[in-house]
Amino acid sequence: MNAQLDYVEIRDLTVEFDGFVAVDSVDLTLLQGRVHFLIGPNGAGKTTLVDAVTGLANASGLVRYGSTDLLGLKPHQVVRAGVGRTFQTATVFEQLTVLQNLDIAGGVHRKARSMMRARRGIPSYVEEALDAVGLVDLRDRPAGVLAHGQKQWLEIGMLLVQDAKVMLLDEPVAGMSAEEREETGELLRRIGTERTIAVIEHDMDFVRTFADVVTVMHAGKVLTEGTVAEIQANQKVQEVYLGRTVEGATHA
Ligand SMILES: Nc1ncnc2c1ncn2[C@@H]1O[C@H](COP(=O)(O)OP(=O)(O)OP(=O)(O)O)[C@@H](O)[C@H]1O
Repeated sequence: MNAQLDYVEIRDLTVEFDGFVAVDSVDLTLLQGRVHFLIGPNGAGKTTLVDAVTGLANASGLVRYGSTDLLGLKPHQVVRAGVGRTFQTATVFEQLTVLQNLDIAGGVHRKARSMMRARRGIPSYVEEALDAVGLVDLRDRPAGVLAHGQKQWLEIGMLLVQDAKVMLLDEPVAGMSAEEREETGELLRRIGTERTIAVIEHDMDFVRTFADVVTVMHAGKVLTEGTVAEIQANQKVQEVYLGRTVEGATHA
């Protein structure tokens, strides 16, 4: 099969807040099959970029996915276009079970999917998502009792049942144990083969282990892009991170 690769094309993306340019003429291409990391010091504009792509921040420029320009769409329309995201703080329904959370997330495409329901009552795509994110044994637990890492996996599971072909994840491993981070990285690798995945991350060990490509942002702009090795050897990147360290030390 010669399936055509999916990609998200971002051109000249700019977000301004009352004259402050948080994202400044960013060009970025996210390709299916590569786990793409967005890194950069605090305030670099990473989350704002994802907000702009997902309809949560007004922006100018172009964000094309397939034949759709995502800019100007409402958040729910972006989801319907196949683009999903997670937040730094998990946004699951705490009182509802894992299964109910997944079922609600699946409502986005309910009509098309009701035809595929399994006989036992749990839709096959929900079963697949539970399995993919390793929450089968916890499916009847209220989401509120899940550990932090498990909530992040549930959110990723919710993106799977939404059939998100593009996933934008905001610091998914923050607060996770080393083992949970490893499992999350493996999960991203598995689901990333058929999807377009971009991950905002500060944990450089995680980035080093799981990144296929890294884009470094600084002060709203793309500073550089490359493999982990290229990024680590880049003088400008070292200066940006050194600057932050020195500044942090000064304020400590
Ligand atoms: N709604 C807003 N109104 C005004 N300024 C904002 C708003 N949202 C973000 N900013 C500013 O835009 C800049 C970029 O913020 P953003 O959260 O995108 O950075 P980031 O790279 O994601 O940082 P972090 O790694 O700390 O999450 C920051 O200076 C922030 O204060």
